[in-house]
Amino acid sequence: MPSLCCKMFTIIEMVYLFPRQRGSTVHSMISNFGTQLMTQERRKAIWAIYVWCRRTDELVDGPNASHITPKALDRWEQRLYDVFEGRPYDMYDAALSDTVSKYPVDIQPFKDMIEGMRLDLRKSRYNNFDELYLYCYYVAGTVGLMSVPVMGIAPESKASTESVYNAALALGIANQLTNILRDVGEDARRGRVYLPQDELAQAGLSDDDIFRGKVTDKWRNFMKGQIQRARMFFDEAEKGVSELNSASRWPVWASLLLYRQILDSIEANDYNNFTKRAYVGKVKKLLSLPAAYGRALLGPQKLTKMVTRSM
Ligand SMILES: CC(C)=CCC/C(C)=C/CC/C(C)=C/CC/C(C)=C/COP(=O)(O)OP(=O)(O)O
Repeated sequence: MPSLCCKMFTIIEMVYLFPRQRGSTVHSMISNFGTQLMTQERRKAIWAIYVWCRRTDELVDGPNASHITPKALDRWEQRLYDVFEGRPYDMYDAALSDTVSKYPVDIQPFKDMIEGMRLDLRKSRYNNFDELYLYCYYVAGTVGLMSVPVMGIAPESKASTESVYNAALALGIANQLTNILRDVGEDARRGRVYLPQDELAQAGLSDDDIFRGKVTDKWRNFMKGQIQRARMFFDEAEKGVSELNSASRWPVWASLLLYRQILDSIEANDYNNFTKRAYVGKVKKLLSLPAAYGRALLGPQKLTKMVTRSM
């Protein structure tokens, strides 16, 4: 499966490298000193969660992946229960135990991510988008759900908790769909097709076309639809970012803007995701940062005002 690791670290890097960018004035820096301390704690908590996700992912995608059995995943799940009950096995587990004791993090998305790894061991085709969506939820939507209790919802937010979780889920799904579209060729070389089989058939395509890896008009049209759907999930996610605590908005915007540009890059490669890897260049990446920062300044209230004004 497309690995979760690097993306995780993009977010961790954002959280770690730019931790002090949130307060725009000296006044707010001082008045938010308490939040600043809390933010430091939040960063550690997010790190602990992402390290766990990375280790989980490595079970099926890392160097020992070929030896991984469903039994090993059962043991990993048992270890997860121990972490949540305050009985960590090692120091990374201890960091997660500490996190779940401090934040209202639910165990369910963690269990679901392990379920996603089980699914990945036994399944290499997805009949329709419902099946693919479920897979994306397991391996990426879960990360969004794990993150919200730590990132926190802005105290001034009027949005329902449910809508913020929905947006977080949508961001995980959008990222994973993007990842899948970027890695079609790479996955095919491992005998895997993470695309809805019924939609491929409707477009007059089959697995063989993917293994052949020729960019045809049929393929371009199919890809246009897939990209459009991934963008819809990014749009859904956008609605929730402004509702997050101010310190969390900036890294989330940055990762959203950066990852969404991979879709543009697939288009720029004329939909050749068989042999060309879509990526976002350094300049574009750098340009995304001020854009992300600007958006992060817009908190929930300002956004409400903007919406009211435009109506
Ligand atoms: C939007 C709101 C309200 C909250 C944010 C909630 C969050 C943090 C959601 C993001 C979830 C996330 C990080 C999912 C990971 C999904 C993913 C596809 C990772 C891909 O990882 P790699 O394949 O390693 O990526 P690269 O190879 O591109 O680096």
